[in-house]
Amino acid sequence: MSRLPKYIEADDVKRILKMTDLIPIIEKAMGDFSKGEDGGVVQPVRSIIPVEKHGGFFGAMPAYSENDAALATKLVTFYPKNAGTGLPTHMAAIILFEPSTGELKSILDGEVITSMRTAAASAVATKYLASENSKILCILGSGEQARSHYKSLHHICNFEEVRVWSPTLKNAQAFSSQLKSKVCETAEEAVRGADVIVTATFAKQPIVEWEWVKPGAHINAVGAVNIKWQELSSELMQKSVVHVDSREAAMKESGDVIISKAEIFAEIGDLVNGTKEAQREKTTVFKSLGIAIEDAVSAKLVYDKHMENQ
Ligand SMILES: NC(=O)c1ccc[n+]([C@@H]2O[C@H](COP(=O)([O-])OP(=O)(O)OC[C@H]3O[C@@H](n4cnc5c(N)ncnc54)[C@H](O)[C@@H]3O)[C@@H](O)[C@H]2O)c1
Ligand SMILES: O=C(O)[C@@H]1CCCCN1
Repeated sequence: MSRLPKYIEADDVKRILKMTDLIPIIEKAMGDFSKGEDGGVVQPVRSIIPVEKHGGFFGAMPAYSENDAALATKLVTFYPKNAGTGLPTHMAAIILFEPSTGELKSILDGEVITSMRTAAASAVATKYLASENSKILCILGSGEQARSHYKSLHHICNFEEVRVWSPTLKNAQAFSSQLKSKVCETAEEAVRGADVIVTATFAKQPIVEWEWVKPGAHINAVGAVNIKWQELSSELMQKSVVHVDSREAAMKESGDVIISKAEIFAEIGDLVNGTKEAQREKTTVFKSLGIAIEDAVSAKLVYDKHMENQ
């Protein structure tokens, strides 16, 4: 290759990427993904390898969307033990190719995209599954995903109250001083009566119980990306209508699904495509794991907008 690829750094991604643009493209990508080959998407379940000696994980996430002309792979590390050290717990780069020629187009920072596209996917799930009159948002966790979910979900519902809980009180207080919300001392206090609940933590054991959850509430469960970890109790998973981003990935990666043996009702893309009906009135869970197609279409969007301004 004769030219160096363009590098798009985090500040530029942050400046270019707007939630209002992202939510619809993630919705379309989730729909295309769930159509399988008919949706023009090729995406294997990602490879995750443990870096056991250092308590970390490394993931490779390739995907191709014919409809969006997006061919990319995300390389991501997640190191829960980085919490509090000044280093992020998730770090990533996205490598974008030109599908018609195979040419390397760009390398993009992947942290901002990971943060925003995950929250955008939850926004799509919430759009289909939360009750129309949702007023109370509960966020468990106060890190990167908690913050991006606060922002994305305000595009879907007119919340009158936001509650935040985190195992370290001062982290919840810092969140609340930046994003208008009420700090709760326990997860139970935050969850009871909430219409929409987000779990965005590194919990390995359940932090939400069925009996705390208001009937008809919608839960976006974003953490516990490991077959041995759970954020939601098995009872909660079994009694809720469970949705995932990818059935195949959930059966391979999600402790919440595998340990509880809960039935998966649908992928969010099935709701987008209208092949499954959204049951808004029931208690619903979106067990999000993150799928590579979300990164590929987000990276393509950022790249195209960046090049328009060159
Ligand atoms: N589904 C997806 O697409 C996707 C994408 C990115 C991250 N994630 C996952 O979302 C979760 C949050 O990621 P993040 O980027 O916000 O991380 P972060 O490090 O910024 O925040 C993690 C939060 O978890 C809390 N926490 C840590 N241990 C806990 C425990 N035992 N019980 C309860 N809370 C605990 C911390 O206090 C902090 O508030 C992680 O599990 C991460 O792997 C999912
Ligand atoms: O989809 C993602 O990008 C992340 C990678 C780390 C684990 C959780 N999911």
